[in-house]
Amino acid sequence: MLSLRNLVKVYPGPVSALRGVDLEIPRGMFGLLGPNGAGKSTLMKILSGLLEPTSGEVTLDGLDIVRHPEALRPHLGYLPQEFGFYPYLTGEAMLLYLLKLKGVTAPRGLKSLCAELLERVNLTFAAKRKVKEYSGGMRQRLGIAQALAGNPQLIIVDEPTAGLDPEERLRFYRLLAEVANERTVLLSTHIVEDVAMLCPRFAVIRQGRVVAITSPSEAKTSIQGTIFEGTASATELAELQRTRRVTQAVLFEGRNRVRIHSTGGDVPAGFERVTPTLEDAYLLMMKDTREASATSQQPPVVEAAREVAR
Ligand SMILES: Nc1ncnc2c1ncn2[C@@H]1O[C@H](COP(=O)(O)OP(=O)(O)OP(=O)(O)O)[C@@H](O)[C@H]1O
Repeated sequence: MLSLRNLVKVYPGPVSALRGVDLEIPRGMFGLLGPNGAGKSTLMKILSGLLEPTSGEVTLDGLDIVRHPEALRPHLGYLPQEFGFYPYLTGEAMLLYLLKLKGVTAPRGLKSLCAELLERVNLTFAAKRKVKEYSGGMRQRLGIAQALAGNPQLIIVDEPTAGLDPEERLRFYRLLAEVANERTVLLSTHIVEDVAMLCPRFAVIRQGRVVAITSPSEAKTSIQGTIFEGTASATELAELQRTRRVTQAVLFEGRNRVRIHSTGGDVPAGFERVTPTLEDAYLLMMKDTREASATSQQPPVVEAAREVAR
């Protein structure tokens, strides 16, 4: 179990990136979902021992990570947002180099471990190819291979699917799901689909605060019967955005398909009740906490947004 207690990070400026984060993260896959700038990378860096928090406590199975970051190393695999690969090395040479850097030991030798890891992430066929020839998905799989070295109990992945095409993304999801069978995997993302596909539970983070802790099905059930969809012209859409709680507006076959949230059942003509998606639930959580912080001197609190998830 990874436990975070009242975690605060203030950068010089001052910028409050984390404003008191409390989380209990069990084994398996756990998502951390939030918009850009919410504080996800800051949290990931603290959890991986790369950044010191201003205050607060982090423990992994009782081990104090903040006080003893060196004790965490053998238990941690980290795939950062920007991974510095050397493009002219082969995948195999790059991985070998990373394993040496990490100080990984292997009873049958590092070369043999390298081969096992490449096999595990389905890259054996590309072991001798230069990394510059790898696709985005192949690079991410190589990143997971180095994170898996040493069989860590905690793997942290920061925005891993950004820039992957749909097929690569699906393949990467499968790999992450497999990896999470045996350990804790913390997945930070701003992509709702990542969470919908992978995470039995997730936390929503906004402006350095956890605003909800829920599961995809709980979040969708909480708004069952309250989402309506219809078509609108550009003027009608502008009016809806002013007067209604619009969760999504997308162009479909050249027309605006608009989804709105309504609890009273009073909806514009032509709008029909639809099954809620996780995207609807997430966008409502974001709206609610924004509205709460706009009307209050106090920052939005966890309980306020949890109402949405109920
Ligand atoms: N080194 C730094 N110095 C000052 N402010 C910083 C620093 N790093 C991040 N911030 C600020 O802290 C806040 C949280 O940033 P962080 O990168 O953790 O968010 P994020 O959710 O990971 O977003 P993104 O996906 O865009 O990286 C932002 O306002 C950001 O501008």
